[in-house]
Order: sequence, then C-alpha cells, then structure tokens
Amino acid sequence: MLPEVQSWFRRRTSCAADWPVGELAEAKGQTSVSVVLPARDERDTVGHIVGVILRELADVVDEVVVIDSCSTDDTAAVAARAGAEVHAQDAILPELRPLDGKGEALWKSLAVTSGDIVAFVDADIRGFRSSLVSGLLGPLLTDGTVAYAKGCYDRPLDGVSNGGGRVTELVARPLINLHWPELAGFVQPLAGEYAGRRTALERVPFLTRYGVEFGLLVDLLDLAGLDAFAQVDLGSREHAPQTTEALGGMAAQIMLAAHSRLLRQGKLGRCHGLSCRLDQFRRDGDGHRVVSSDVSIGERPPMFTTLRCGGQEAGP
Ligand SMILES: O=c1ccn([C@@H]2O[C@H](COP(=O)(O)OP(=O)(O)O[C@H]3O[C@H](CO)[C@@H](O)[C@H](O)[C@H]3O)[C@@H](O)[C@H]2O)c(=O)[nH]1
Ligand SMILES: O=C(O)[C@H](O)COP(=O)(O)O
Repeated sequence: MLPEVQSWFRRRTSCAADWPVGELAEAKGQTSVSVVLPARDERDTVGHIVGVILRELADVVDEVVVIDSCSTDDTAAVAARAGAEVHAQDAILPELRPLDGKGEALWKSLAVTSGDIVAFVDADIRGFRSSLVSGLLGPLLTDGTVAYAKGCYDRPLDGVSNGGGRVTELVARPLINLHWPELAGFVQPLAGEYAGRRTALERVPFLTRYGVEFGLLVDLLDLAGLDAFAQVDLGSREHAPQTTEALGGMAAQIMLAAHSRLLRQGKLGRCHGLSCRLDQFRRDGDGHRVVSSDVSIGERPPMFTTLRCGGQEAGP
C-alpha cells in the first residue's frame, strides 16, 4: 500500500461505535440529512429498514426517500406504509429519456432530496440496524473537510464468515489496485452504504446501473482528493445475494466503468505506472489487517524463437 494510503487509512478509518447518535444530533446543527434507498423488488426488507431509520434516527435524519427502481412487486407501497417518501425512478425529471438501474436511481434522488448530506443505503439488507446509517454520518457531521464517507464491513455469505463480495474481490479490488492505488485502502469499494456532501455529489457524473460506486470513487478522488474521503467500519452486513451468473453482469459493468475512467484519464494503453501489488484485507480484532501480495506477471516469447536460438534469450 502506498505510504500516503497507509497514513490515510490510519487517520480516516473509524467505526460505527465512535459515533453515538446523541453526539451526532448535537454536532448536526443546521446541517440537513437525507437518506436514500434505491429499491427494485425489495418488498421483504425495505419496510423494516425505513421503519428503523425513522424510529431510531429521528434526531439526525430529516428525510427518508425510497427511489422505486421499476419494481415489479409492491416495494413502493410497502415503503410508503413504513413512512418513506417514495418516488418512481422514471417519474423524476420526466423530460429526460429514462435510463436503467441503480446508478440512475441514485442520480435522480439528488433531484428530489434536499439534504446537505445524502446517505445511500441498499434496500435489501438483512438484519438492518440504524448504526449502518449513523456510522456513515459521523465523519461528515463532525469534520467539514470530509466530503464522502464509505462503509466497510464483513460480508458473510452462505454461512461462510467472509465469503461475500465476490465481484469486489475478483474484479473491483484488482482493478483499483492496478490503476488507482490511491483508492486501495477502501475495504469495501463497492459497498452500497455511503454518504456524501451534496456540494460534492452534484459535481460528479453518476454512471448508471452497477458502475455507480466505482465511478464515484474515481471521480470524487479527482474532484476532492483522498483526504476528503473517510471510511467507517459498520461491523457486518448481509444481503440477498445474486447468482454467480447475475454477478457476471455486474462484473462486466464494473469493468466498463473502469474502462471509461481509464480512457477519460488518458491511462489506457499505458503499462507504465501500473501497480503490481494487490492489497487485500482480513478482519483482525476490531480492525483490518492488510495482506499485500505481488501480482506481477512475466512474458515468454513463442517457444520456436527460443528453440531457434538454441535456448539463448532471443534478442529484442
Ligand atoms: O436496477 C436496480 C438494481 C438494484 N437496485 C437496488 O440497489 C441496491 C443494491 O442492489 P443489489 O442488486 O442488491 O446489489 P449487490 O449485489 O448488493 O451489489 C453490491 O455492489 C454493487 C455494485 O457496486 C452496488 O451497487 C451495491 O450497492 C452493492 O451492495 C438494492 O437496494 C437494489 O434494490 C435498484 O435500485 N435498481
Ligand atoms: O459487492 C459484491 O462483490 C457483490 O455485491 C456480490 O456480493 P456477494 O458475493 O456477497 O453476493
């Protein structure tokens, strides 16, 4: 990990317990807070999540908004009954041609919310607790230099304590380490739980569908620099997992997101500057241990050139 990332990680990582709701309510002052849940077919979980936020975070959260992302079930009705303000994704900014997916839901939420701080939370979380939101608000409400706070957590999957995050581990983290080593300190770069200042969120593009989190990290880094990021350990999080086949589509969207940013930043086609270290994280007590490995690869020429040279290295 780059020394400046190590330093950022130590300084800017906190945990949800560091931010008691009472202290946040005092720190909040005139700052308003919106919580947004993008939801497609989440009738089983969305009502509970909305209810917990409204009941337990009334002193810090000013509005809870669900963006119904073209659900085919009664997600919208369940969310409204639980007390959320509900907007149909395609009904927001109707003069624009509708685009698909989660990133579109999040982008459009900025047009129907008013909070100075906007917190995004997935609507499929099982065993939801309000600290998943209050933790994210901590760094933003108490430190004016923080523009964006990203959650991290353990990801149990099918009884395996940290078996989740398949796209994160197999696609997003290696891409980030290769091309944006400044972002390698994010334990869960694709986490759907994060909060940002409106002043920053309204100044970056949002990729549609599942590329949105990847794009936000890269673009906010450009906009505000690493020190404007914070990371909050939210404990553990379980969601309704998708099939490996469906995750293939998500992985492809993350790759497209990375490709578009490499192109924009003029990094495509350049091997120079690629980082060949992969930083992964293991839970270690209350924190995380970085496990760093060398992922560099070499290249041998076609064998016939070697045999023709009698086993000598072929010339350039
Ligand atoms: O078209 C869509 C698809 C999903 N969602 C909602 O977005 C949230 C996350 O979607 P999900 O399919 O559960 O994503 P995950 O498999 O959990 O993917 C992880 O990785 C994604 C890619 O970075 C992130 O967007 C997710 O937040 C993160 O949890 C849920 O509330 C969904 O209902 C929408 O609003 N619209
Ligand atoms: O973030 C991810 O990698 C995807 O959401 C997949 O997560 P899962 O492997 O825990 O289902």
